[in-house]
Parts: sequence; structure tokens; C-alpha cells
Amino acid sequence: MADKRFFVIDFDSTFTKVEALDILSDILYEGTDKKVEVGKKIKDLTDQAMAGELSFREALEQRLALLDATKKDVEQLSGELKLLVSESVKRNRSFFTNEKDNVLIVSSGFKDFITPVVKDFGIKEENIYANTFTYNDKDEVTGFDASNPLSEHKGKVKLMKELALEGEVLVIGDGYTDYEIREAGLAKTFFAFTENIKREKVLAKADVEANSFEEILHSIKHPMATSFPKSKIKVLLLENVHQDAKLKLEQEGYQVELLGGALDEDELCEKIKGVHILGIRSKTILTRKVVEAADRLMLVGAFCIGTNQIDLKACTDHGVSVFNAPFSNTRSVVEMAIGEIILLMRQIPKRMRQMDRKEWSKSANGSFEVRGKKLGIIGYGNIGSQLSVLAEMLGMDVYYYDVVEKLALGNATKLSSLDELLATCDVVSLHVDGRPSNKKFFTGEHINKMKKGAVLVNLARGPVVELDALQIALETGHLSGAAIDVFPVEPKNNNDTFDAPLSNIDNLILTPHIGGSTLEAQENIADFVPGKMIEYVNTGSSFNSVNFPNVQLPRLENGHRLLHIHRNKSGILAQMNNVFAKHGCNILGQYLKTNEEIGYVITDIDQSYQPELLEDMRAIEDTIKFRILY
Ligand SMILES: NC(=O)C1=CN([C@@H]2O[C@H](COP(=O)(O)OP(=O)(O)OC[C@H]3O[C@@H](n4cnc5c(N)ncnc54)[C@H](O)[C@@H]3O)[C@@H](O)[C@H]2O)C=CC1
Ligand SMILES: O=C(O)CCC(=O)C(=O)O
Repeated sequence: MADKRFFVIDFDSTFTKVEALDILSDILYEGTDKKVEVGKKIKDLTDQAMAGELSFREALEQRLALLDATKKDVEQLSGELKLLVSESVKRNRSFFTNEKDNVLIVSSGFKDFITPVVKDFGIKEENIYANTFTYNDKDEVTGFDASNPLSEHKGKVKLMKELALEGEVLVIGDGYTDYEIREAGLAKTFFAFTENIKREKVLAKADVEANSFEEILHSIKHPMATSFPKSKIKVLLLENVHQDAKLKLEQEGYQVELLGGALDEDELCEKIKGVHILGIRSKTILTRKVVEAADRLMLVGAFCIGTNQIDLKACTDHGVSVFNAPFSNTRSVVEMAIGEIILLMRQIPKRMRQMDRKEWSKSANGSFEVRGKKLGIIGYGNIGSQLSVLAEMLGMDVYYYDVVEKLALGNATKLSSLDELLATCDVVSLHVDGRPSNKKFFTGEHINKMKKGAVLVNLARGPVVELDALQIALETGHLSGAAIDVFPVEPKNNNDTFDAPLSNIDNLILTPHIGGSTLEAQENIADFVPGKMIEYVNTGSSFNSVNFPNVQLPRLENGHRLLHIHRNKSGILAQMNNVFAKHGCNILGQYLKTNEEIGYVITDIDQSYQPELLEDMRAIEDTIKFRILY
């Protein structure tokens, strides 16, 4: 029995985010003048008791005297508290179920509202120690059972003495009364739980500060701990990615900082220090210098499709996995392309400018329907092919050209040469990716090969099109219009000014790289990319990674997972397996994938192994990164 371990957990501001009596006061006085006044009094009394400045019994009596509650109010309170369970407690629900024999809720709150909340987590009713209300025959709260030790000053100490638990006792709470258990020698460790509130006086007495449940599990090397406490994982999000991303990552327990714009190389070299996860959009240029300045970076999330702004090779060399959102804004780009094609064919930008100049030009000259016109799509990937489908629905004849073999959707016609497409189509829409060889891919020569009066749309990448040549083609009337959303040089953020490289053209649409800027797209991205980040951190799964060998992994159940990233040289797997053999280690599962540059080996092993095994794994030559999940 002596090696049994008990977790003695406080309820208010620990199991839940809040003090229950504060919420009860809100329920009782919602919409009345008393709400603020009573709320403040209750809060002050709670704080004084929690900081050890007022005897607990006195604080309890005074607080209850302020609250005219009934059984129904208490039931409503339970319901609200269920929604206010601490985030890290929610994340570790399975811990409570697995440890149900060893988890005790010891609270100076009331069983009446605590039991329904904690029972949902599998905590046994007989392990819930708290006060109980007394009621009159109208179900009104009249007070509390004064014979319960928990209603007394130093009540938790008294209760713990009575329980006389045999084994190691860990106390987890935010208040001085929790510390008192440790002070009385009835617990081995007091964890000051600071996820919801930090009380300096309590913190000063703590053996360990834990601002999440994961930190506790990690610090005691609990088998259900994640290898690195999530609350220590730092995430830096740039370029105003959608708030939902921040929330999702915070709910996972990470520390998240979100900045409005992009940072330049030097700023980023500074800011990246200590960052484990970086999130960017298209404006942040992630150079090798930045990757090398990063001392903790394990993954980068591009909250967009394009990854040309990222030095993928540098990331791979340093074992940094890169994820993007390959489909989340596809539809938004396609809708914008369709809209622009129609506007250009109808000469709407020109008419709008004329109206601005107070000119009335009611004329059909140069204005066409898109129905029956030939659309040429260059780059028939996710965007190009979806544009193909929607354009056909508008009655356009679609032609496409791609450097790789692509299935024609609907009635689209694949062309085997770019020249043929340029000579055929009334509208040319560029949807190639931003690979280096696509810089200046669409030259003046290509523009000149387009049909006279055709229009050009570029929603791909700025450097793809030679803009000087486009300016001339528009000025001379060789092209009748153009829509450009992306530019060779774009401002870092919305406060910077922008000198448009094309000017004095009437039938021209210039937009500030907003092809993917719809709320739907940004919300989709803010769900998808953080999901990938969390999966990689939790399971090691690199599925959909842009630069890592793609491995899809199950969640780890009863073992430890070793993730080994190494330069792709022969014999590494053999060396790893020699290490496992040397340490007599039982392998539960092993996954290996390589690409040209790196190998990624994931090995699940039994939980019992010698710590030297980890040293030996790290010492394998050509290891880039090694981490353990448990
Ligand atoms: N304006 C905006 O806000 C947005 C712009 N984009 C840009 O659109 C690009 C395309 O996106 P997806 O369709 O999702 O990418 P994708 O990778 O699915 O498709 C790109 C296609 O272009 C083809 N390609 C590449 N170079 C080519 C060339 N020189 N000639 C012919 N075909 C070529 C590829 O083989 C591929 O099929 C992204 O890489 C990004 O740069 C994406 C989203 C939003
Ligand atoms: O909206 C953004 O930040 C970039 C959109 C884009 O160009 C992309 O997804 O590749």
C-alpha cells in the first residue's frame, strides 16, 4: 500500500475555472442592482479566505448570509459549473477516469454542486469531500452542516488527518487552505495550481507551480503525461491569422502570441527564440537565417496554400516540419477569379473609373458575356480545376495547361502547349504555384501571344508575371483588361503604403492579395492548420506535411513513442534497432518513411526501459531531432 499515490484536488478555481459562490451570486442577482455589490463582497471574502487572511468558517458564514439561494438555484449552479471546468482538466479527462480510485476532491465548497460536476469525470462519489447545505421545507438554503470538518478553520487539515491516507499524497489547489495540508506534513508535494488564478501568497509556499494539469503529470512523470508540458509550448502567430486559431491552440494548453503583421528577417530572428510553433501567412519570409536562429522550433504552420515564402530545405535540414492549408481558401480564390473575369469582360472597372471622372458612358462597346467564351487556365491544381468546374457552369469553354498530367474535369480540354492555350483563349487565368522556377514565368512574349483584346487574371503569385510587359500590353490595347491580386513586392502589413506597379489603366482591377481573404476561408484555415499542429505535437503524425515524409500515426495508448528525425543515410534504422536490442527494449510498433533528405522513424516501446536508451538514441550519428511522447 505504501507506494500508492493520492491526488487531493481542490474544486473552486482548480477543478473549475471559477469560485462557485461567485457564480451563485451572479445567478441570484442577475439583472438586479445588487449584482455588482454582492458579487464584490463575495469575491473579497473568498480572496481573503484563500489567501489565509480570514478564518474559513467566518468567510463561509458571511458569504452564505449574502446569498438567498434555493435548491433550484444550486442545481442551476451545477449546470453552469459543468461548462466552466478548467481547460486542462477537460483535456485530461481520461486521467481522472483511470485514476478514479486515487483522486479525491477535497473542497471547502459544497457537495450539492460539486458532485454532479466531478462525477462526470468518473470521480467516485465516496471520494468527494466537501460541505453540505442545510435546507428548510421550502428548499431554501438555511446554512451548512457545521459538524463537517471542512466548514471549520483549517478544515482540510482536519479532514486529511481523519482520512489518514496511506501512500504518497499530492495536493493540487489554488488556495492557502490547500497548502496547509502540506504544511501539516500530510502531503508530500503541494502544487499551486495557477491556470485560473495566481495568488502570490500561495505561490510562495508551493513546492511546484503548475499552470496546467499537464505540468503536474509531467513533473511526477505520470504515464499519462505528455512528454513536454503543453503549457510550456510557445506559439507565435503572425499576420493576423484568425482568432479561432489562437483559441484552439490555447485550449490545447499552449502559450500563444498573435501579432498583426509580418516581421522582417532580423525582427523574426529575435522573436523566434524560445518559440516551438510558428504560424505565418504569405508575407513572412522564413529564411534559413531565421530557421537557424530558432532554438526550439519544431513546426511551422502556413495559414495559406503557398509555401514559397518558406525555405523548406532549411526547415527540413533542422527537423522542422511544415504544414499548410492546401484546400481551405481554394473556393474563395475561385469565386474571386470568376467575379473578376465577368467584371473585366463587361469593362466594369473602366466604367467605374469613368463614373469617378463624372463621365457617363452607356455603351456596349467592348463588353461581352462570358457565356461561350474560352477560358484558359494555367496550372490545373486545386484552384485551377475548381475554377474549371464553376466557369463551365457559367457556360464558358475551358482549356487548361499544366506541367504535369491532370485529369480534365467536366468538358475541359487539356492542351499540351502553353502557346496553344494563349492563341485560343479570350481569358487567361494563372493558378500556378510559387516555386522558384515560376519567377517571371509569364513573360512579355507570352503576353504578346495572347489573343488581341483578351484579359489576364493573376491570383497566383506576384513574381510570376512580368508586370512591365503587362503595362505595355494594356496601354497599347493588345489586352483589354487585367486583374492582379499578387505583386512582386507586397507590404508587410496594412499600415505600410503601397506603390502599385501598374497605373493609368482603365480596365484594371488591383487588389491587395485578398484572393483567400474571406471569413469562411480564414475560419477554415484557423481550424485546419492548428489541427495539424496539435496532431503533430501529440502523435508525431506528419500527414500533409509539406517537407516531411508523410506518416499517419494512431494516438499512443500504453507505451512511449520515440520520434527520430535523421539525415537520410543508410544504416540508421539498423543502428536504432541495435540500441533497442542492447537495452532489451520491447518494440510495440515501428513506422519508417524517408524522403530525399530525411528519414522519420517512429517507434512505440514498452513504458519500462533504461533512461540510457534515450541517450544512445540521441547519440546516433546524423540525428537531427529526437523527441519522446508519453
Ligand atoms: N491570391 C491569393 O490570395 C491566393 C493565391 N494562391 C496561389 O495559388 C497557387 C495555386 O494554388 P493551388 O491550386 O491550391 O495549388 P496546386 O499545387 O494544387 O496547383 C498548382 C498547379 O500548378 C501547376 N504548375 C506549376 N508550375 C506550372 C507551370 N509553370 N506551368 C503550368 N503549370 C504549372 C502544378 O503542376 C499544379 O498542378 C498557390 O500556390 C498560391 O501561390 C493560393 C491561395 C490564395
Ligand atoms: O491570405 C493569405 O495570407 C495568403 C493567401 C495565399 O496566397 C495562399 O493561400 O497561398
